[in-house]
Amino acid sequence: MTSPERDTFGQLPAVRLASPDGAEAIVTLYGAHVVSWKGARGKEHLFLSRRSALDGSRAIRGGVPVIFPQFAERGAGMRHGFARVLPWHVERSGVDSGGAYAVFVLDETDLPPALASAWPHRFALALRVAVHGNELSMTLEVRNTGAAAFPFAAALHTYHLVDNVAAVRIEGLEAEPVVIRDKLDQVYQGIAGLIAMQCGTNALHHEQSGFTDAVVWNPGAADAAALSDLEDDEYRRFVCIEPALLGPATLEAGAVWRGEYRLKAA
Ligand SMILES: O=P(O)(O)OC[C@H]1O[C@@H](O)[C@H](O)[C@@H](O)[C@@H]1O
Repeated sequence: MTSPERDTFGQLPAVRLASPDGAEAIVTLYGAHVVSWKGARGKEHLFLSRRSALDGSRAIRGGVPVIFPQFAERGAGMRHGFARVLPWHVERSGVDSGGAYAVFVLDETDLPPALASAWPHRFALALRVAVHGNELSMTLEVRNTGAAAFPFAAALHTYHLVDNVAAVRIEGLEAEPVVIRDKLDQVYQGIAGLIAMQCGTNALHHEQSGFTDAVVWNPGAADAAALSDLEDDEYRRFVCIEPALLGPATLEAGAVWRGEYRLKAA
């Protein structure tokens, strides 16, 4: 299999990217959500909750949710925005020197009326996902296709699969490595763009540009127990490290913002 194929994941239409070197990703059209990424050696790198909805009734718990136009509850709109709960379209896909890729798009015509009136802006989102070797790369483009500026925030809310969250060390955010003792929900603003995550013998390199911030989240035992789409013990198996533009940033009429993100498993 050398080119992206239509597939399903749970009950959701999905695209499977398969690079000639063996790297793979599965992306549901619902949310343009990367739900699985395997490097060329076949190892899964993303966490997905055993209790996640996979039928389009609510956001997927795991993988890489696309957050737009609002981060968490920092605004009057839907928590973490609407991009993660709407069906996107595949604009193009293929195999190039960088591996297998697909581009997913969403614009204001995809919004149901209630959302369109709550967020009345003309916009075009494009998310390019590519896999190659032991790398996953994602580029999120936000275009203002209207006549007036709009505010927005964006993030790629990556759930990294780990053996044990207590053994995770994250470098590149603070002077000392970040460790997760219990619950952690921390914003790091104006970071340099290079982050390294280590858990036991597994290491991952994270590079971002355009995204100026990063968020690290793990709910810990008590908050995990309150999440209906997460098994009680699953909080031990992931850490979210999220390239983010928390702003909110202002995008002028006709302007484009681009956030680039690359993960490399060592
Ligand atoms: O449950 P949700 O909406 O997917 O959000 C999960 C978490 O996402 C993180 O990005 C936020 O910083 C947390 O505050 C939030 O709890």
